Amino acid sequence: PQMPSNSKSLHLGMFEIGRALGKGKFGRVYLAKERKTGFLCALKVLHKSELQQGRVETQLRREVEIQSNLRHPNILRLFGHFHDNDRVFLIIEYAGQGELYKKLRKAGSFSEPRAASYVAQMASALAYLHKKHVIHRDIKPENILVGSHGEIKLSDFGWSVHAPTNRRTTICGTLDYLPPEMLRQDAHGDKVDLWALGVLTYEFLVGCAPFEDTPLTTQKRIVHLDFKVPDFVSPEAKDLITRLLRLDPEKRLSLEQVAEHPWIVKHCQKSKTNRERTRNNHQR
Ligand SMILES: Cc1nn(C)cc1-c1nc2c(-c3cnn(Cc4ccccc4)c3)c(Cl)cnc2[nH]1
Repeated sequence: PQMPSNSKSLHLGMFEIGRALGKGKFGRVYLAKERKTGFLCALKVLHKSELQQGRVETQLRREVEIQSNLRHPNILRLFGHFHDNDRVFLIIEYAGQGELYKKLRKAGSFSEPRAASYVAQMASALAYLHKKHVIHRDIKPENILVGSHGEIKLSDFGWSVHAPTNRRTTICGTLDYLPPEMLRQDAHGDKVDLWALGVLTYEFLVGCAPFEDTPLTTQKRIVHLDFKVPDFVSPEAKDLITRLLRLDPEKRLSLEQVAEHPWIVKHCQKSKTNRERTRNNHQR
């Protein structure tokens, strides 16, 4: 079923509203069904008064502008938006398995094959974004959802910008994922997402972020690259993490190099025989 995209024809009456799925700093998200087609989606409801108070209208406009034009299996779709007198509504793809960080907290940490699969999908989504000169700038488990087939869906483009930029919007929330160049408020490019991918890989495998500490100490540890990868992490995974967590943005692995890294290849490429078997089955 297709969602009509022209926002003229979109209005609240079109939807049957279901359970609350979650809430963020601004607004709540509900499960919703489009009455005519039965299409399931997530409806994010934002109150204009809160947006004005938080002075986040421009951020929201940018999120809608950027996310509406993205089409990638690992990026959450924004199908459309509309508003009434006091609320803004975003019609978002429904991710059937919910929030990744809840799965991570429940599991403690992920197995290496599972973590590698998620990192490979993130690298694919980021390569797509960077080709369009979009930097996400807020990669963390809380901004990743899981689709009904277990695939990950990068969401929340409220912080994304068109590269390069040295936009100095105040950071609220965790500092754990901030690269040194953003802490120093230097101009920064898309390599900030590569640093965050390194932090994410570490957190998937270890269960906590590499520089996790009090806010002040976290900042110190980041700029001094003060982290240790526990011995239970495989040498290949440790190699990928250390090649992403480099102070100099230019020394960080590129997304192509991440996709070809031995740790990713080992866990994500179908084994040759398995691929052969798949091909033969399709030919039969
Ligand atoms: C929760 C949950 N459990 N299951 C089984 C599915 C889901 C699910 N949640 C979503 C959600 C979803 C929900 N909350 N949030 C966090 C949030 C809320 C408000 C503002 C900013 C951020 C996202 C979405 Cl967008 C899109 N799809 C979703 N699917």
